[in-house]
Amino acid sequence: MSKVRIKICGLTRNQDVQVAVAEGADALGFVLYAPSPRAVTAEQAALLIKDSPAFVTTVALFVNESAEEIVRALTVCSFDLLQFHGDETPQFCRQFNRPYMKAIRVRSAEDIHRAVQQYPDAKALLLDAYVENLPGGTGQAFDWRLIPELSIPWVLAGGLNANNVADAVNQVQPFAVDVSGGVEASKGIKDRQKIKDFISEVRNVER
Ligand SMILES: O=C(O)c1ccccc1NCC(=O)[C@H](O)[C@H](O)COP(=O)(O)O
Repeated sequence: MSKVRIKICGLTRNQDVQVAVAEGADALGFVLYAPSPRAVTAEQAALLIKDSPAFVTTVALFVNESAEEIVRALTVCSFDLLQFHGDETPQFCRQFNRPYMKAIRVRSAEDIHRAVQQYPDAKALLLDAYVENLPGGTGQAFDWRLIPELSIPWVLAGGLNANNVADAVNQVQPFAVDVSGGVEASKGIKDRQKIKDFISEVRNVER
């Protein structure tokens, strides 16, 4: 099995960034969506990733944000990858000349097929749970059996934790996994041991 990439999302503290990097996370996610309890500003994210090493991808996450604010955020913090969690069109997503992921809140296999057609230039689709009125970070898993064979890279998200991620990787072989709530002590406050356990579970599956 090829290496499954790991994204730790919703980082708000420097100590948690350091743990994620030290444990081998491949990507660090920062929620630039003010209503989220994990929200950080671009200025805060810039400080959090100032010392992160090369070859660890930094991801800025938006929900129906204005293009002007995204451009401003990118002048403040040069994120490697954008992640759109709202109703953003492909035209909107690609205007920033940055690689992007489009998050899809899955209710059916058709949701996924439609997104594959609609976002052909996305670096990956991030398949997440659908929860009414919550764009992401729900802590809820969706029915992984809905996921069809996909020809493009895709990220599994939604309710993952150290207890279920090995099953998830074995069942659906995602390109990457994404976790927020499953490695937290409380919203936005990551738990060192949960991060270690989560990453260890993924790495053990690959052996
Ligand atoms: O994490 C949030 O608070 C959040 C808020 C609004 C939109 C997206 C959000 N998170 C995006 C992510 O990539 C999460 O890691 C993903 O939804 C999985 O979250 P969880 O189910 O808590 O692992």
